Amino acid sequence: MAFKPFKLQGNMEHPSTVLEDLERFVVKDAPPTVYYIPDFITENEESHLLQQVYKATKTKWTQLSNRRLQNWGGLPHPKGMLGEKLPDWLQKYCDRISALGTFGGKTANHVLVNEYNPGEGIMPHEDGPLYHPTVTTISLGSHTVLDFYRPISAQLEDAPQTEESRYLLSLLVQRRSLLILQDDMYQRFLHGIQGTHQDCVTEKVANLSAAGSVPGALLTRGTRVSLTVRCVPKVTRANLLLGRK
Ligand SMILES: O=C(O)CCC(=O)C(=O)O
Ligand SMILES: [Fe+2]
Repeated sequence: MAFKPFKLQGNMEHPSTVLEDLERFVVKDAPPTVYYIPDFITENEESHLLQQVYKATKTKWTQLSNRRLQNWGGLPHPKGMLGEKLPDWLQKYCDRISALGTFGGKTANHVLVNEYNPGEGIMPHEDGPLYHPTVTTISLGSHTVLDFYRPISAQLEDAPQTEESRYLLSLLVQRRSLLILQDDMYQRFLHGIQGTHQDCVTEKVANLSAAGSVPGALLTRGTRVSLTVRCVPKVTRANLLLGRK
C-alpha cells in the first residue's frame, strides 16, 4: 500500500461534522464504536515523538511489572485532577485529536505514555469513569494486538468464565495509527495486550484490511510506545484545593 499520510481538517466549532468525516474509519466488524485511522502521523512525526518521550528524565518513568509509563497532565482523581500544563509536543496532538470531535467538543488534557518491550503487555481492564468515555491511542515504534473481553457476568449456569470464554475480538494496531474507542468498546468491554513476542493474525482481528494484514500473518513485535490521549472533565486548580478563590 502506498504511504499516504492521513489528512483530515478538524474543526472544533463543528465537531459533529468532523465525526461524520471519521465515519469511513469505523471498524464495522466490532461493536460500537471503533475508529481505526492508519498513518495518522508521518514517519517524521513518529521519530520526533519517540525522541521527546526518551528525552524525559528517568524519574518521569514509572516501572511496572510488565511495562513502564509516563503520566502527563496530572493524576486523575474522583475529586478532580490537579491539572498540569502539558508540554507543547503533547498539546499539539491533544488539539489535533480533539479537533476531530472525539471528546464532544472538549479538549484532551491527559496523556499516558506506555512503553512495552517485546514480551510485555497489559492485563485486561476498563479505563473507568474518571475520563470522558473516549480513549484515543497513537502507536509508535511497533504494532500491537489489542484484545477485547466481555465483562465477568453474574451467572446462573455453572460454567466458569475464563479469559478465553470471555474473549470477544482483537484489533491490530499498526505503528503511526490512531485508534479511537467509544461507547460499548469503552464502557462495556475490557481491553488488554498479551505479553508475547509474536502475534499470529487471525480472523478475530476485526480491522484486518484497514490494518493492511491477512489471516495467518506472523508479526514480530518491537518496542512499542503508545500515547493514550484522554480527557479528564473534572479538573481542580491548586487554589481550589487550598480553599482559595
Ligand atoms: O498501550 C495501549 O494501547 C493500551 C494502553 C491502555 O490500555 C491504557 O493506558 O489504559
Ligand atoms: Fe486501557
